Amino acid sequence: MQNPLFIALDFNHRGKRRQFLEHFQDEQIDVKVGMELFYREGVKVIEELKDAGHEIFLDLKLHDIPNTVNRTMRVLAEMEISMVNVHAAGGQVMMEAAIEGLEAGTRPGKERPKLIAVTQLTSTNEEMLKQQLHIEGSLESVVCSYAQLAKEAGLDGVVCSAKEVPLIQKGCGADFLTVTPGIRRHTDHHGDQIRVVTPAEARALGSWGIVVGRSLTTVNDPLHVYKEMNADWKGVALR
Ligand SMILES: O=C(O)c1cc(=O)[nH]c(=O)n1[C@@H]1O[C@H](COP(=O)(O)O)[C@@H](O)[C@H]1O
Repeated sequence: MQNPLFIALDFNHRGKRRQFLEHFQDEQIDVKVGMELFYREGVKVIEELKDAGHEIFLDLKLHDIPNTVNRTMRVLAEMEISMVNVHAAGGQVMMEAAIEGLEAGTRPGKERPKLIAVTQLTSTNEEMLKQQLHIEGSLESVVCSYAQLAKEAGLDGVVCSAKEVPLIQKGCGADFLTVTPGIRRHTDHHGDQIRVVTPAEARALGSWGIVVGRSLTTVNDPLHVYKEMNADWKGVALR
């Protein structure tokens, strides 16, 4: 996977999910399976998407005691997906347990799924951090220290807003993966997302990968919008 644009398949209806994917039959797309789709369709959807040739980021955001996360990661590794995530707020021991579980569950000769940690959700701002979560410090510094913790635990990267990528790369190195949701074609339509950027801004800020959901899943011509956003992301002319 090189600079993926993960399409977030946030659907709760198999027919609608399949209908959406039909638009992309001639494209090699990377997909994200989140809680809504996974809880609705289960492991069968993973098999179906793999058979269709998609790279899969399974976004279940594990956050539990180390033993539970370790055992769950063993199960997820058997699904042979490309990437999976946890919440960094679970702490270093939990993240180390997650990596160990993934390694233990990866079949011989197969590649371990990449593991990334959510630093602070892109729907969070500094005021919420302070007033509701009682986390002190600037949002950027909190995101960076969570990224540092994830790196120390041996993870491959983090989920963050593209806005924090330059600082994370400074602290964790340029090869530490940054997957950035909160992507909009026009940043004035952000809905519940707070730390949003356009695909071109994410590229300029140095994101490794981006996640795009509703900008594609709620439009009439998702293929056209995908091509437009992907060209913007890759910095190439629209085909
Ligand atoms: O881990 C994620 O993928 C994630 C982390 C985060 O901080 N923010 C975030 O929006 N996401 C996911 O990225 C997708 C963004 O969807 P849209 O806002 O519709 O583009 C959703 O599936 C979210 O669950």
